[in-house]
Amino acid sequence: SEPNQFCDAGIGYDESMCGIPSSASSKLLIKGGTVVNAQHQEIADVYVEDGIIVAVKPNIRVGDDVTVLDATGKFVMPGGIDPHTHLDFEFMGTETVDDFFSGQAAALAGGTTMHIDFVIPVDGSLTAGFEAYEKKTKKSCMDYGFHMAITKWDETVSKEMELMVKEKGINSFKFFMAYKGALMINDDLLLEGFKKCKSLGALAMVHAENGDAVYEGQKRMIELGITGPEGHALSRPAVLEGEATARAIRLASFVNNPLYVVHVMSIDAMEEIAKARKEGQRVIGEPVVSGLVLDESWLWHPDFKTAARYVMSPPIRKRGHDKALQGALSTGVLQLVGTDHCAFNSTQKAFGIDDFRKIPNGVNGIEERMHLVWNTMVESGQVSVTDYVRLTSTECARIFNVYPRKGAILAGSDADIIIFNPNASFEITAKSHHSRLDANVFEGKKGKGKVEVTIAGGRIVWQNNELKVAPGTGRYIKMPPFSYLYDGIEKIDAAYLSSLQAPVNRAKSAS
Ligand SMILES: NC(=O)NCCC(=O)O
Ligand SMILES: [Zn+2]
Ligand SMILES: [Zn+2]
Repeated sequence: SEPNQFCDAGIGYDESMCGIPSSASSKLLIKGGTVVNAQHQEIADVYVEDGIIVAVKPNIRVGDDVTVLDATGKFVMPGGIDPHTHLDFEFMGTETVDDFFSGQAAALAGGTTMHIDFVIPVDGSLTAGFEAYEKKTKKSCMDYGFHMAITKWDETVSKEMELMVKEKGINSFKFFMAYKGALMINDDLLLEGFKKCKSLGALAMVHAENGDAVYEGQKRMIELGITGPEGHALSRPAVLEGEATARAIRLASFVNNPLYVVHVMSIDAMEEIAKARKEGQRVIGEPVVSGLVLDESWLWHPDFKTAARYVMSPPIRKRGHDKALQGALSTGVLQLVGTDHCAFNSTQKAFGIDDFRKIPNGVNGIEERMHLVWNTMVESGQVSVTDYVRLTSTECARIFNVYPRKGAILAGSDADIIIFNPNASFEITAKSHHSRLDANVFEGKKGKGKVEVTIAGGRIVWQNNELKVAPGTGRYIKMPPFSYLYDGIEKIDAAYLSSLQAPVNRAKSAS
């Protein structure tokens, strides 16, 4: 038979399961489901035309030209938004196996309809990095946005940040406090970067680990003859994550700009965030699904191939950190869940067979996040269904300033929707996943709840366990600066300035 032009031969699923996605101009009616937004849930129909939600209300009547999906007894929720992914990422001497087609196809099969990936500058150049990622994303089959890493500092970078925000639709910049000799920056750059972010209304993000101390810890392990994956955990303990988180928080407070801490993996980091938030500081904490449901014991597995799969940074921590992060998510200390999907297969992980420092860092999650968060947080009773929507979609849209276009089932929002059956079940296996990875760190995990239908931009892309995706159908979503996190910042600045001025004035008038 004719090869299916809409399937990528390299992708890890049967080509016969792919098809042509239904046209974006088709009309859809989702009938009788419980529509869930972050604030409210109600039984209603959802009517979609040309990729946009047109109406949300009970008993919508339509003509014969409309595709009707029955959602009785099921939840109709905004598609997931993953705030943290690395597709087609060149890192540690290799490149992730998932690109902007296979990674997104996997995401859609798991109910995620938008993700935000990290553009890495080329030799420090933001413009060159942006252009490189524009090429990588040509094959996209779902909507995506960009954060951008800042890896060096000079006048050109400062001007390029302005260009990225004002013209290219980027409203967040990531600073790596780890990966010494590669992506890592120092406190001097962190301060300059924070100040620039603030002037642009962009969100500063940090990978918070003390990179100098990690480097020292790694040397120690090698000197002790500890070369296996357990050395990864031993060389970068939670205290180094806590220290860097605290430092970034204090520097952000000094500049008075909002801060986003990516992949919060430890109690140590989480408690720093809790403390700062209690004092009124605007700090967002993002746990990732691997940190919420896995523990460090995998890194001690006697089989290198198995253990190496779990190497990511900061490391997956000892049992107890996972539960504490779940608790922090349920009580509002942490605000949204990402994945840090960064897929390296067994051959790539084997680069570090004799030295854990050479194991490419990263685990999967883009396809599994929605199911695992449901099972871990909702099925266990820790959060409500509306909270689930907030944690997996709405809060991300708000933080990155694309709400309510994204993250909501409202008239006028993009038709990025999932139909979720709370009475069905899921099971994760590398055999059935859609990533190009040859293994899955969540292998064998099963639970209740299943994404039965994914609609992205008005197209049914996942139904009856079949993907219908086409390269080139995903859109770049520009994200404007000055999200709600910036509301009132200037008033706090003014109060701070007058608090500095007052004692100076008093001293002057007393003299
Ligand atoms: N996290 C990880 O191990 N790999 C991806 C790069 C990063 O986010 O630090
Ligand atoms: Zn990171
Ligand atoms: Zn990452």
